[in-house]
Amino acid sequence: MVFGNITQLFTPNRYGASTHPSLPYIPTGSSSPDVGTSSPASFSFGNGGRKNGGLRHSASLQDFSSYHAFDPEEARETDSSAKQWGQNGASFSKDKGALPPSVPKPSTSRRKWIHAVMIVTCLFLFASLVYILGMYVYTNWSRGASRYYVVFDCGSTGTRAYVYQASLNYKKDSSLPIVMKSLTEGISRKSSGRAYDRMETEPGFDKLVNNRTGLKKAIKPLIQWAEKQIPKHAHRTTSLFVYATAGVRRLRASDSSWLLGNVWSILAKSPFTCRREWVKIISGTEEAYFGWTALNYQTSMLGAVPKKATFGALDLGGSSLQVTFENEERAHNETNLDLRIGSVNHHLSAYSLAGYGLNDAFERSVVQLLKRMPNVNNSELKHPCLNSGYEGQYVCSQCGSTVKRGKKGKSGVPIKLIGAPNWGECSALAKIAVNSSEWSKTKHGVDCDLQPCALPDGYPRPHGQFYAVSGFFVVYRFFNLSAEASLDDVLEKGREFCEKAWQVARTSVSPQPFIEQYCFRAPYIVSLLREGLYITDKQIIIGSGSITWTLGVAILEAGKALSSTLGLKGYETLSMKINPVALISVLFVSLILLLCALSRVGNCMPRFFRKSCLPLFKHNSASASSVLNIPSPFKLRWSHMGTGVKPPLSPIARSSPRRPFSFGSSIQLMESCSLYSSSSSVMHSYSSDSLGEMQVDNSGSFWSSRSQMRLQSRRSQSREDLSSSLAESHMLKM
Ligand SMILES: Nc1nc2c(ncn2[C@@H]2O[C@H](COP(=O)(O)OP(=O)(O)OP(=O)(O)O)[C@@H](O)[C@H]2O)c(=O)[nH]1
Ligand SMILES: [Ca+2]
Repeated sequence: MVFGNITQLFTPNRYGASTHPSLPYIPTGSSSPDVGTSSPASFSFGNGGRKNGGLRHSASLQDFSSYHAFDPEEARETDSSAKQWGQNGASFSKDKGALPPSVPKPSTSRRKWIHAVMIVTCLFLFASLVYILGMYVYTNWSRGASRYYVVFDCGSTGTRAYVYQASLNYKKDSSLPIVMKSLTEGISRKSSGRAYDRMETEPGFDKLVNNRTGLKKAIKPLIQWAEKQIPKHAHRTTSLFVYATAGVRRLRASDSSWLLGNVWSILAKSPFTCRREWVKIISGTEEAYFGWTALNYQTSMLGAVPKKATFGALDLGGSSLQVTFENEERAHNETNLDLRIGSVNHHLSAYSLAGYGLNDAFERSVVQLLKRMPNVNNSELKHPCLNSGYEGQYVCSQCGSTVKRGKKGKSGVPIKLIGAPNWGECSALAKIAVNSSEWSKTKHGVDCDLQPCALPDGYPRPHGQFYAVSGFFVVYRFFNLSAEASLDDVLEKGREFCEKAWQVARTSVSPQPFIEQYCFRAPYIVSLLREGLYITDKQIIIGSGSITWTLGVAILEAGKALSSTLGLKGYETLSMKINPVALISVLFVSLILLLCALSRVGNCMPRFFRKSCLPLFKHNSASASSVLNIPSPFKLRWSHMGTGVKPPLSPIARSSPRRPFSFGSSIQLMESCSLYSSSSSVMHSYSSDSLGEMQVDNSGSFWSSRSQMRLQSRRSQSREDLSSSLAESHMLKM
């Protein structure tokens, strides 16, 4: 009943005579079969009805030859009789011209607006349903699917390959549902001294300018190793990112362009998917927040709901230092960075301090010493941070301005370093290496005892808890210190190491690069943290070598690739979470409701929308003339009505004398599913007198006419009679 009422809300016109050409014929003075109705006022068959209740005559099924086009004028004429009919009470008599009462006609344009809105709403609902369904299926499908990412870290001391396998795993706490696994199968640890378990080739790209062969040797082993980590079928869908950091960042543009161009051409043969824009130099800020993302992912702080306090990241490389931390105070410079993970916003301060990497800092100490000894003969230099007995060739790339350039093409100045250990002088030299005003051209006279002397003007001071990774980890590991050791422990270890003769010091640790520099590195990292950044021991947690910014690249790329599904899973509206299944069900039910309503509105639909699945009349007896072989009572093609009169949409007798339903006919009435819906077919079933009175619900509601449908099916036999007698009557006429 409710349903019927809803759809009837959309019935634009239950009584209004429409001028629509395909509407039923309402001949004047026609008679119509009896049907009991309780109230004349609401007489309707829900047929998108006609002013004169077109279908009320349809049941007479009398001689068709007297039908003519429905004429609105006539309808009006009969309107008065309709009123009269209404006064005659509810019975559905066959009185001439008996018409149901007319009601004011809604305007045609309003009707058209209603059904246009209905159609648009239906289309929108349908599109939303398809989208939500599609995303839901994709979400579930992609949950099990893995994607692979290969990230090259082209650092100043080496090029490394990292392979990650990303998959989705939605968690109840709605934290980041991305599961990232680092694949490290078959990595040959070069020596126990190595701080990192990673697939690496040395030296870094910045030492291979104009050396294509060297580049190929740096790249090909990494590609071959990565291929073995990933199933062959997934190679084509694996994304390869080649990001260079400080070492390449500080090169001249011509050199860095040469490097990236050649790397791209070498990678063209790789089985992975790589785009030209994925072979690039990343900025220090990008490197910083990739590292922060990796760190907070591994410590499960990233995208946590409710939001958790994240860790700051200190990533000390060979050439640069990245500093990243959450900072609600908005510094007014390029160090601000906003990151949104899931529904969590992070306001970051992220910056990279060039030249503060371990290798560059040592070089700065050399430069500083050279400045103090202008007449360096044979380019020999004593260094207070080198063990006694140490002698070694050193190529100083930053010494160009101080000493004559090296051999043509060789970048940097070769210098012979000689160990002259002095712990005090070494610590002071380390502090100078930290104080940028001592060596940078942009800053002068900063006192490290008064302010963080590693930071450029305006850069926000680091605050909060920090993980110190990469180079910090490397130094702790070299001195065999645990992560809990203090910075003073580092200084103690460093001093002990410096006091050893080189031959002793060198063999006291596993073979590894840069052993001679650790006497300098100890006081350097302590001074960098305490005077350069003003970070206290309590703020520091020493991280492992596995926390690398490349993990952050894979997480953010996986987030982009899966964001559509993540977005769906975290679907929220009106700040409440909606289960997609519930959403899909609601949409589906709404769509069905609308479609039903639309089907009731259909009579205003453009002609090509309407289907003529209206009751079909088919002549059953062989003798009947073709005139009875008619496609449908509402779109009839009457061959003998050559008068241009349109076929009646309902077989309503025109001023034909009243006739009992005595003439059976072989016209077979088939189901109606149209706008005229069941009531029209119900009315047609009045064709036989055995039908007698038909109680039609006076509200003309959808449900009541359905109940009549059952009545119809019990009387199908009478139609046979009706159709055969009708045929006879025609035959007689002709
Ligand atoms: N390349 C490399 N360096 C190592 C290794 N083990 C310890 N180290 C030391 O760690 C320092 C470099 O750390 P990385 O983080 O790899 O520096 P990088 O990425 O090459 O340098 P940036 O381009 O500034 O990031 C070097 O100065 C080495 O002394 C290793 O296995 N490989
Ligand atoms: Ca690095």
